[in-house]
Amino acid sequence: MLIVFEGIDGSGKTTLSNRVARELRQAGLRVRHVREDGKLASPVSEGLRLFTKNPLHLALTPMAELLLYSARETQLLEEVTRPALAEYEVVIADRFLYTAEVLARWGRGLPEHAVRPVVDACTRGLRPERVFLIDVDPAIARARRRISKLLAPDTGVPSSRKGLAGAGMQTRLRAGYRALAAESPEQWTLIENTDVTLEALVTQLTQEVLRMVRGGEPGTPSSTPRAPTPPRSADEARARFLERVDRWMEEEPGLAAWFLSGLEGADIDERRERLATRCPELIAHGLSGLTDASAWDLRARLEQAAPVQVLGSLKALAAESPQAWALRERWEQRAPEAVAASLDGLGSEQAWAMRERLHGRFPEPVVTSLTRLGDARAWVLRERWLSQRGGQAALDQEKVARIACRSIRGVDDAPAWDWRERAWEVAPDAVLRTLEGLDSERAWALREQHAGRASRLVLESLRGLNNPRAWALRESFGVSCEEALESFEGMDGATAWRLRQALADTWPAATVKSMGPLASSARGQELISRLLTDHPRDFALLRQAARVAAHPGQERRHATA
Ligand SMILES: Nc1ncnc2c1ncn2[C@@H]1O[C@H](COP(=O)(O)OP(=O)(O)O)[C@@H](O)[C@H]1O
Ligand SMILES: Cc1cn([C@H]2C[C@H](O)[C@@H](COP(=O)(O)OP(=O)(O)O)O2)c(=O)[nH]c1=O
Repeated sequence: MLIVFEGIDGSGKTTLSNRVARELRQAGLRVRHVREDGKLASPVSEGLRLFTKNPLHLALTPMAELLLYSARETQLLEEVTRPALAEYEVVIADRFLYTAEVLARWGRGLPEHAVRPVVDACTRGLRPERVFLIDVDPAIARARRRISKLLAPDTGVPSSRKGLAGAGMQTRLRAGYRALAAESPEQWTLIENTDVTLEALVTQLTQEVLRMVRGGEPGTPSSTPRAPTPPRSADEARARFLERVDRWMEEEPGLAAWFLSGLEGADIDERRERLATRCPELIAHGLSGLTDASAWDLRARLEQAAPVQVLGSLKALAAESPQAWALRERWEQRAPEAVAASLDGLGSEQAWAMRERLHGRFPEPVVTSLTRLGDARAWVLRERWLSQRGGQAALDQEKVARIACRSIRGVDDAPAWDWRERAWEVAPDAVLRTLEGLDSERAWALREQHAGRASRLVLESLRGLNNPRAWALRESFGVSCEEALESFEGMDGATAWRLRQALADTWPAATVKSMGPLASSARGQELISRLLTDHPRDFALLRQAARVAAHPGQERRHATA
């Protein structure tokens, strides 16, 4: 019997399928998991996985991508899954050809008639007995992934082609999986993984498989919860958001801590306090950019438990304040790399003095902190670092090229373009990220050429740009890429509002975010109420609306329209 786990990235497929396999073995069944502990049992498939993940292959077209993902699954199917079906009672797969189909059709927009024949040729009539669709709100799946990343820092995970299309890709893929499930309800079971513990799901799925193996009828599929009554205003949304956070507080405190990030108000502070001991890294990380008294107070209390995250939170308005400098000085000896990284983009005398002190021992974080700095002083440090790595030729090494690109983000002079040219061969995605805010002809040419395959990177680089070329790119790619909206946060022209209205129902949360301070204007409030009514289940929208609400301890901000 073949059991497949499907779902978007971070939905819980890998964790659940492995736990269920273990439980079934303990129940005495002979079980083969074709991706035990996340590793595909076919080395060829694993090789294809690495190939498709590699951001060097930025130019991969939708059809070529479909064929490669199909090849990965077909090889696994023929080499491992089919033979295992003859030998084991239960064979478990984490992803199947459905992934390739959903990515091609819903992710990239290829028509069904182009995709189905490919998939059918690969499966040759094999139909899994059951597909568990692990279904999660993409905002929650993303938060879970980012939390694991933050808590297991830099394990050398290489950059990935995934994500180049933007966060909205996961919303489209989720819709695709749900459509396939609706087409074959006798085969697919939708498993809701938002407000459930992993333990409860492992038990539920194990029981379901045991029942099937013993020849029983499949259990009644879990009914979809009814849509909640929509909140009518930003204030109601804030109350609803906090209720949701409170439910996570015990079962999954990491998520509660994550979603409080960047929010202000006494109601938020009180919850941060309660989570600070259990999740110090996440709470410290969530203070990013905050400058109110309670944020500084929490930083002081968390700096021993989570110095790297506390230093990392010294961004935006918090970066150059006296408290920030005192913190850096306290940690300069004990966490020099995090201190150096916290100088990101700072051009003050104090920042330069600290860079000079740290550069000898920690050249990399110092060099990457030179973002947006194009003056002679910055280039002296960059050139010194590069010559230690072997000079310009070292930009042919991916690792060096990536550091170089981080250093020249937002820098538009001739030496920066020399670096980009060399780095392109080994890290094109990193080069696209350097275009942040640039308005030169070369930057536009690069954007226009690659917007189709790396729309997120290109659209993010438009942040703050207000000219016809920027708007043309936003117009063309906004429907498929929500990052278009964030790139004009706070802008108030007719074009900005027209685009917000056009994209509001596709990307409700990003639309609210893109209003920035304008969200509290009458026009902003009206749009938010309308979106809350029409998208009552969208957690990211609820959070953005909560951010806009008047909150205890602070006057409501009024936009100057
Ligand atoms: N119900 C849940 N409660 C708590 N954590 C969860 C839950 N479901 C998934 N996770 C966590 O989410 C992260 C992503 O899960 P993973 O199994 O790697 O997803 P996928 O294989 O679908 O990408 C993991 O850290 C996992 O422990
Ligand atoms: C390219 C791309 C793939 N995907 C999905 C579909 C692919 O089969 C899958 C490949 O990711 P990968 O990390 O190779 O595999 P897995 O998630 O199984 O560990 O990710 C995205 O979610 N977003 C993307 O932008």
